[in-house]
Amino acid sequence: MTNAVDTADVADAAAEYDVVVVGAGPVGENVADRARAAGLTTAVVENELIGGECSYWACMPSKALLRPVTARADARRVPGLRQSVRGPLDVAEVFAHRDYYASNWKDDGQVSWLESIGVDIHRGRGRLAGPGTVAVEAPSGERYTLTARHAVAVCTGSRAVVPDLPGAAGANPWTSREATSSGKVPGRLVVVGGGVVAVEMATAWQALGSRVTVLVRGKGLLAKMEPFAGELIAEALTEAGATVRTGTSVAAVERREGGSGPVTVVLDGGERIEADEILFATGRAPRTDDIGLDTVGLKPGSWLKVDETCRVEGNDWLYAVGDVNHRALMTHEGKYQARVAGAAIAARAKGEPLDTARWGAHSATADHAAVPQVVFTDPEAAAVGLTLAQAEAAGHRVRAVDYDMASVSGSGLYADGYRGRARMVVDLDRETVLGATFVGPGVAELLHSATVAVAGEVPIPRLWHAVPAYPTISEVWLRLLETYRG
Ligand SMILES: Cc1cc2nc3c(=O)[nH]c(=O)nc-3n(C[C@H](O)[C@H](O)[C@H](O)COP(=O)(O)OP(=O)(O)OC[C@H]3O[C@@H](n4cnc5c(N)ncnc54)[C@H](O)[C@@H]3O)c2cc1C
Ligand SMILES: NC(=O)c1ccc[n+]([C@@H]2O[C@H](COP(=O)([O-])OP(=O)(O)OC[C@H]3O[C@@H](n4cnc5c(N)ncnc54)[C@H](O)[C@@H]3O)[C@@H](O)[C@H]2O)c1
Repeated sequence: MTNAVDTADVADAAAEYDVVVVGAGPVGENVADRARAAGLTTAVVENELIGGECSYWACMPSKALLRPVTARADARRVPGLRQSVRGPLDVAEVFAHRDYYASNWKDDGQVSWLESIGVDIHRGRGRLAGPGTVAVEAPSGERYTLTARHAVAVCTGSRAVVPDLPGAAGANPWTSREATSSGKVPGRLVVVGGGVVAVEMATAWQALGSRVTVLVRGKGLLAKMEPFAGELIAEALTEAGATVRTGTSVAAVERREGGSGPVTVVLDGGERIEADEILFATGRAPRTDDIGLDTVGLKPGSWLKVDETCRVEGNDWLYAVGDVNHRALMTHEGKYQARVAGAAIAARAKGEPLDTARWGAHSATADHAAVPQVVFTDPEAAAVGLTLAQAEAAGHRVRAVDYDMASVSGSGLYADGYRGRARMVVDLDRETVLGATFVGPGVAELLHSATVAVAGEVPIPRLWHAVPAYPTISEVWLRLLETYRG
């Protein structure tokens, strides 16, 4: 039996649910899952593909493009193996692998999951139409209304921003969508931006055969992380053949009308760079411009400010979960918020008490204190919690403890000539870890140990008893503790 709702049925019946979720990306799906698990009747409204940006144009395809790149780089650092992996990537096979991980841009698998948990799917654009009400515009143009008895959750995510520069919009530029789904390798690719999308996509396309130029207007890459992360990644990108230019702003973009053929990027000082494609990796905007925010007294196009239960401030029925609330724009963090919001919606619906204390079951505390992020470049960068600069700015009395990851036995075994660095930021008053950053090959899987330490506020004296296995890269923990002890 399918739960996909026939709009004709809905027009006849009053479509009323306990919870209506607008936007069925990873976050909306998980709000729906938690609401259903609590026994609430639930519908999602989705106007594109169930699974959202992450499944089709972000996390999954980008990581599928990057995995062969980092695996090859790792193999090239292992004596006895490196000569077997000297050749180029098999681009056709990489694309096929990427297409598989993007489910060939079909959402049947996600639909089956929602159906299996009893969530109704409404295909179409959802717009708020006053408190507790969502107007749906089906692809056929038919319009109908859904009413939510307890909550509406806006999970409409974000879209890429193309800066308002002369010629940019008309130049048919790549955004994260094209950078993750293109089936053609441009000969020359200019990447504008120095954030996560920029460094991951520069890494992938350089390895796939493009000549990549990264234009960063700031001082370095990955400005939100510890400075050494961007420095090591810039060094590696340069060694891979890419050009990384910092302190460089784009003034205009020129391309023949219709947006085909070579593209010319005009820099602030007048210099012109020619390329085959230009990727704007310049951040995100909330998908809230056309969701009826004005009908409930909110400003269209704004990020939605929420409390710790992800309820929009000033409402008792409206929640905003995932990218759209701008707390931490990552899938795992949005899904965490979905678990918290789903539990809060259920508790409120049943009149049960909420635990909104710090680290309580109904408080998305980790959004402030322990957001983990892995940048899947070569080398990888993995960080959780506060950087030194953020901790100092927040008024903590802290000490940064640094260690050269190359000096860990496990690192040397992992890769010949290992290059990497680790930093632990210690709260000197509480003797706990406020943040940790690791940069180097193979550090992605190290990160959760740090997340447990930060979210668990594990005292440093107890961390000495968390013994890392020998000889793994995780022994960097022991070295950091020894360095801290002095
Ligand atoms: C290139 C790239 C790589 C990334 N890699 C990672 C990664 O490795 N790890 C990670 O954790 N995060 C990653 N992210 C971030 C991640 O993709 C987002 O944080 C995540 O997709 C947010 O999920 P969401 O459900 O909030 O929004 P989205 O995934 O954007 O989903 C929102 C959904 O709402 C639908 N929608 C919008 N408006 C309406 C409407 N009015 N009516 C009906 N439906 C609507 C959309 O069609 C969409 O399906 C990456 C992002 C990019 C751009
Ligand atoms: N592995 C991951 O977890 C992962 C991967 C990709 C994206 N994401 C998430 O997706 C979100 C979007 O990533 P992003 O890289 O697009 O955004 P970002 O905010 O991380 O970086 C945007 C970059 O563009 C620059 N920029 C902004 N406007 C500009 C302009 N007009 N001209 C030149 N440069 C400009 C900024 O200075 C910054 O360097 C991030 O929040 C990120 O966390 C996560």
